[in-house]
Amino acid sequence: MKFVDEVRIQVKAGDGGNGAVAFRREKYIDRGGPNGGDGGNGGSVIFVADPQLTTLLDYRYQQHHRARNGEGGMGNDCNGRSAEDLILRVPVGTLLRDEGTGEVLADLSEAGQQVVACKGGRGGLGNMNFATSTRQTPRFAQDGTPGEERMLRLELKLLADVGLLGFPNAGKSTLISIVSRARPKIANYPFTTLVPNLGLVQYKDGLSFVMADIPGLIEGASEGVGLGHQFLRHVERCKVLVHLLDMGTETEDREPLRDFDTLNQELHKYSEELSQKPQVVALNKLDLPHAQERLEPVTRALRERGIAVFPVSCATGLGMQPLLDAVAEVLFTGRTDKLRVEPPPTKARVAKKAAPARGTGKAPAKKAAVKKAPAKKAPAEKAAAKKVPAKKAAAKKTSARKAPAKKAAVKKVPAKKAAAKKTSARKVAKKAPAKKAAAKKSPARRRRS
Ligand SMILES: Nc1nc2c(ncn2[C@@H]2O[C@H](COP(=O)(O)OP(=O)(O)OP(=O)(O)O)[C@@H](O)[C@H]2O)c(=O)[nH]1
Ligand SMILES: [Mg+2]
Repeated sequence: MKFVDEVRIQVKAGDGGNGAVAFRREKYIDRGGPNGGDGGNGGSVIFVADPQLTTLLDYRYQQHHRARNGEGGMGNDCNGRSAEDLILRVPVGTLLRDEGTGEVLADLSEAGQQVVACKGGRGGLGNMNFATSTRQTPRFAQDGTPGEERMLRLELKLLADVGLLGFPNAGKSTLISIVSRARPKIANYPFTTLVPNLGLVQYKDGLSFVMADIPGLIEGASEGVGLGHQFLRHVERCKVLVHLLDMGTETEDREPLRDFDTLNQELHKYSEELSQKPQVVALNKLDLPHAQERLEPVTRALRERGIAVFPVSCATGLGMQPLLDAVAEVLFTGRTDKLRVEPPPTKARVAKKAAPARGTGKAPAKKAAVKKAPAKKAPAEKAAAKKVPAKKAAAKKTSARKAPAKKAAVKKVPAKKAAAKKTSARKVAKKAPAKKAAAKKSPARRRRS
């Protein structure tokens, strides 16, 4: 079946029926009074997520959907019938957007989830509702309200746990075909895959997850080169991405490391959030001799960035278990330890480590300063806590010149307190240390001299 993941449709809810103007006319009944019934409500347009559907293809062909109008009211106190709601079934994972404003109306990500996209109009009241003691023959009734109308854009974002990313021909379809029962087309030419494929991977202990294979990305995909990056939408909801690098490529312009950077740049251009998702980097086609030659330098280069790599061969099944283990760990536990490695010690880092051992360099001096600072601070704080007397002990540790000044300040604190009689003892104790000492330095000195 053709895969369609984006459509524009117009939906209109039914209008409410009008209320009726009618009067009772019967033999021997004089002035029977008003008996016009109410109009029925119009049908609403409701979208329902249906797990049986996988594509929006039906909406490609039928783009206008209208719910029925409510029936008008009738004489003889008869109300009009309300119209049934129009139920539109869409695949699970469909996003409803208002075409005009771009606002997301709903994200139908669970089977059976419903949303009223357009509400039906309300039926009008018949003239019998308007009869009063002073107005016994109301010759009017209320009209029904019109139903809402909208232009909608439906976007299908497949629901998968793991997304496969890579350049064309990297072996994404081959990978999904060996870890799941999905059977996508595999061929030795770029853009074999034109629509996303899903595969259910049966992991250990009854655990399973859904993997999505999307068409390959190339440089400039964000500007629409190749198939563009429109299919990235299908891996947006994934929790983990498997980034497949083609180690066996023999074309001039392709190189695994450059591919890795290019694709990450494209991801970044598409969505910041997507580029932040955990990536399991798999180096594919390691059954080929020239791919094995590249393994060492590529692994080293990525290790320097702290990225762990998983050497695999999708053709022979080599390295599949460690790859799936890493994917499952991120997926089920949220831990990403397996995706990172400790970068090897570089020259700069070695130099940094060695610096303190030399003893005469700048580093020890800095250390001493760092150590000194808390030593200075601690007694001062203590002094503050113990109020005045402890301050002397702190003052002893500082220079000989500073000591008397601080003492003077300490002495002055209670004096000032007595004069002002406003500040509490606690406030003074807190404020007394360094700041006040500095402020009151000069008068203290003056007095001494
Ligand atoms: N030698 C070798 N060939 C591989 C391996 N994996 C995939 N291939 C081959 O690489 C070619 C491309 O594989 P696909 O799985 O179609 O690649 P893809 O990434 O899905 O490509 P697109 O759908 O075009 O994006 C096929 O001819 C595969 O047989 C591998 O591990 N070793
Ligand atoms: Mg493919």
